[in-house]
Order: sequence, then structure tokens, then C-alpha cells
Amino acid sequence: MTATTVGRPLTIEEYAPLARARLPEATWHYFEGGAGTESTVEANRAAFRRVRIRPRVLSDVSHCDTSTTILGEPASAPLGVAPMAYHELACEEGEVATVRAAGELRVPTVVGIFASRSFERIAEHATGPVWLQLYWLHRRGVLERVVRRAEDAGFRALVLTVDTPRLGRRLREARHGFHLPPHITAPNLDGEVTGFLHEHEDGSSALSRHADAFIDPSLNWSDLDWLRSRTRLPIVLKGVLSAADAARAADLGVDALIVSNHGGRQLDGASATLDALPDVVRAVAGRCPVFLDGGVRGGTDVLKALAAGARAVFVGRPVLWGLAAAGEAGARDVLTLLRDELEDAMALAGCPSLDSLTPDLLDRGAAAVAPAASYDESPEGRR
Ligand SMILES: Cc1cc2nc3c(=O)[nH]c(=O)nc-3n(C[C@H](O)[C@H](O)[C@H](O)COP(=O)(O)O)c2cc1C
Ligand SMILES: CC(C)CC(=O)C(=O)O
Repeated sequence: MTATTVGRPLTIEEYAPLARARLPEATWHYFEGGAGTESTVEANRAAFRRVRIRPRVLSDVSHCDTSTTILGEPASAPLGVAPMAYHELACEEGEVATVRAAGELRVPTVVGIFASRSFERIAEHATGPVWLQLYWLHRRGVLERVVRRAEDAGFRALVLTVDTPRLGRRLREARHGFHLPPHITAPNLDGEVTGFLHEHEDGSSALSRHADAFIDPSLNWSDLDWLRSRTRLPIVLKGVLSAADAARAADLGVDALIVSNHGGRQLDGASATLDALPDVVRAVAGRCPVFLDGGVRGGTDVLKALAAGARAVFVGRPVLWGLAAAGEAGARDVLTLLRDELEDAMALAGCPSLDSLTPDLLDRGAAAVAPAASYDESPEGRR
């Protein structure tokens, strides 16, 4: 439920109207929109609403600890910022504001390959771990240079998005003729992204046109070897929903998976991420950590995802809301609210540690799909 507040927002969703009031209408619709009928956008939220919690009692919750490790690095909470293109659309400092905000909470930011600031500049301002999201570009030479630059700048992981052989049919973008203002560019793509990125055309989205021109839909399992041979960074696959794909990825030794439907922006009708998560966790059987994104809007959502087997969750649109409403401070507040709400939910659910978030906390339905094994981040557990 979204309500307009006076003063500091008390929930993450209260940032949405504040952001909307400050953004051009077409940008708002680019952020918020999903593919087609947006049934998957809605399904992500509906799954979190549907699953209920059975709190435990008498478990001494005088101290509830949200801290954890994510890909081996300490984090104050099991949270991260999902990759999103062009943060400058939300605020002037772009990704610099985002990494500063996330750094204060010691949680990772996944910077998009379509970032509006250079990797070097982003890294300069980062105080927490920064990962790089990749699309499989037609121009493999450009991709290789991007990977090298990110490594040199100190990025800690690569996140290959695998749910986007082409862009979903984002009707809101098309209806509003969404295009980037001329001052917003993709500085990490060496002038690759030009021209129609900024051109307005009725009935289509400039962003879809440019993404479709750069993303190579031939991406397949054998390409993972190419990427592996060109980096020493951990490789994370983002956009896995099927247990069979998850098992294959784990067999191939990927370092982590993100259960994601791209926030409902790709295949309209794809499963809600919370629904897909337990099967993926079961298929992976502890061989690598499994993360989730899509529809996380509060601390109880985080608790439910973790109880269903996620190691951490990533947040997309709410971070853009925070950036649009109040820049770096807004993004920081969104992440802080989420962490504080998680701590609160843990206390009220009788779970003083993240280890105590197990599937039996969830009502019938989610409990019926309890994962077989979760990932062990201890030095002995990591490969
Ligand atoms: C405006 C916007 C831009 C996005 N850009 C990218 C991107 O460049 N690469 C990518 O892998 N995912 C991208 N995503 C998807 C997010 O990484 C994430 O999967 C999704 O937003 C999570 O759902 P949520 O917004 O409900 O939290 C984008 C999402 C939004 C809203
Ligand atoms: C530039 C786009 C490909 C970014 C994206 O993935 C999205 O808008 O969902």
C-alpha cells in the first residue's frame, strides 16, 4: 500500500510517489514498467504477499544480527543493489551516488554495463564491493575490454544477465516514446552506443532499439567458457528460473545464481521469483549461493526469501526511487529501511540470526517446497 507522507518516508514504498513527482513522466514509466500485461511484475509482489510467516517464540531475540558474507565479503545485511542502466536518469551523480549509499551499509552494488558513469569513477567512490553486470554484446572485443577495465578498477564479480536475448515488450516505454536526454550516455561502451539512443520515435522505445542492436541473442552454454577464460573474477548468472538450468550452471561451476525475472520486464508470464526459488535452491544443492531479486519491498520480503533458501536479495526499482527522491541520501535510506525492517522481522519471528531463517518459518505452500541444502559461505564450505 503506497501512502503519501509528510517528512521522512517510513516505508520503502513511500519513496515511489516522491520519485514520481520529480521525474519526467516517460522516465517514471521506464523505471516502473514491465513487459506486456505486466503480470510478472504483479506476480513478484503477489508471491511475497501470499507466503505467510509462522513466528517462533521464546528464542531470546535481544540481539538480532543481520550481518553476513556475500561472495565471501562481509555485508551488514543480506542485501545488494540490482543492476540497472543509466542511474543518471534518477539523479545527477548517477552510479556514484548509488555506490556511496550501498558502501555505507557495506552491501554490494551491481553496476550495469549501461552505466552512466565510467567504471573507474564509480570505483573511486565505492566503499563497498562493486560487481559488474554484463550483457552478451555482439562485439566480443568490446566485452573483453569492459571486463578488463572492471577488473583493473577493482570490481569483485561479473554478473552475466541471461534472460535478455532481446528486450521484453515494454509497452509503457513505447507509449511514452521513451528516449534518453542527450547528456546521458554509456561511457563504458566506447562510443558503441550512439544515435538512436537519444532519438524520439512515436510508438517505440529508443532504449529497446539500442539494446536490441547491441545484445547478441546467440548466447548459449558454451559461451561461458569464453567468459571464464577471460577473467579471474567470480561469475554470477542472473535471470535463472528453471531448476534444470540451475543444475546445469552449478555443474559448470558458476560462482552464484540470481533467481530473477528482470523485475517482470522480460518474459511476461514468467514465474514469480519467490515461487521459483526453492526448486532452484534444491537443484543447486549447496554448490553455490543462490540470490533473488524482484518485488522485494520490505524486511518481511527479505526474511521470506532467505527462509526459502536465498543467501541474499537484490533490490531494483526502490533504489531508483530513493535516488530520484533524494539522491545518495535517498538510496541510503531505502537500503537502511530494508535492513532495519529485516532486523525487526527477525526479532518478531523469533530468529536472532540469519541461520535461523529456515523453510519451516513459512506457512504451507512455501514450506512444502523446502530446499534440500543451503550454501555454506564458511571457508570450509566455499570451493
Ligand atoms: C530501470 C531498470 C533498468 C534495469 N536495467 C537492467 C540492466 O541494465 N541489466 C540487468 O541485468 N537488469 C536490469 N534491470 C533489472 C534489475 O536488475 C532487477 O532484475 C529488477 O529490477 C528487480 O526487480 P525490482 O525492481 O522489483 O526490485 C533493470 C530494472 C529496472 C527497473
Ligand atoms: C538498457 C536496457 C537493456 C536496460 C535493461 O535491462 C532494462 O531496462 O531492463
